[in-house]
Amino acid sequence: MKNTFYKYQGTGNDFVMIDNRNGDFSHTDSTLVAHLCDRRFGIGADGLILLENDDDTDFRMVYFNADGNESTMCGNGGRCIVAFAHFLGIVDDEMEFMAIDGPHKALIQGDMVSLKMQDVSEIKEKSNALFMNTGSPHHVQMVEGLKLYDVKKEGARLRYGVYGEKGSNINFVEANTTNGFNIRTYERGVEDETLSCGTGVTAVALAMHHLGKTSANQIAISALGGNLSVDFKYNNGSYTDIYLKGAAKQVFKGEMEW
Ligand SMILES: N[C@@H](CCC[C@H](N)C(=O)O)C(=O)O
Repeated sequence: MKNTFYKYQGTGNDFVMIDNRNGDFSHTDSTLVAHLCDRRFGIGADGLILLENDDDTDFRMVYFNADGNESTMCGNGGRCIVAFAHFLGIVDDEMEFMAIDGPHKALIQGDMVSLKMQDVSEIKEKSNALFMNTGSPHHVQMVEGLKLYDVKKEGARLRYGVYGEKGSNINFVEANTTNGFNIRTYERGVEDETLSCGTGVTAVALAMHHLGKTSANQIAISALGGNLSVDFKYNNGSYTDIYLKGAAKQVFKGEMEW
């Protein structure tokens, strides 16, 4: 039987998007999810997202990494599902949806999506890095020569060597000349560098503020796939009202047998 899917991307972090309000797509078929995300034998994506009904909010987001496993929050995927829900006519410009880490408010204006992230009150300081949870776990490390940095090799080494089986996403960052920061991320569950990671961008913005690299509370972050901004309130070690903002776009609609 042919099934309809959509492809979305948020600053180059790409997702297969499926309207699963009828509940037909199983949450436990990791082989199928990995197949659909495969760039040679499937549709190709960093992850797969199901849009489902939710009793308390406008809709529910269920996120799977490209390896087929359901995972924690995806910031770019969250921005993309906002665009998808808007496209389907489920919501107007302002909405609230449920994800694995709790409810998220969001606003869409044209291609631009602003997504409220969960508050962050704990940032762990390591010898040469910070670690925090912005919905997903993130290691943030400043490096020199980010452009030529071996993100895949170093990311994999830290992801397995320091964070064990459960792992972490690994972000490398350096300041740029426009008062912002450049980021490159190794993503857990994709097990490779992706062009952008929304929860990683959020973690980097908070980390740069925490380290005193900037005193701004609106921070521009440049990923390989495009630009994002993060704004927040800071009070006594806690970050609240965190918004991740950037473009989210539909790439194509397709049909496939599965
Ligand atoms: N692409 C993401 C993060 C997705 C989750 C991550 N791979 C994990 O399993 O922790 C984003 O945009 O936040």
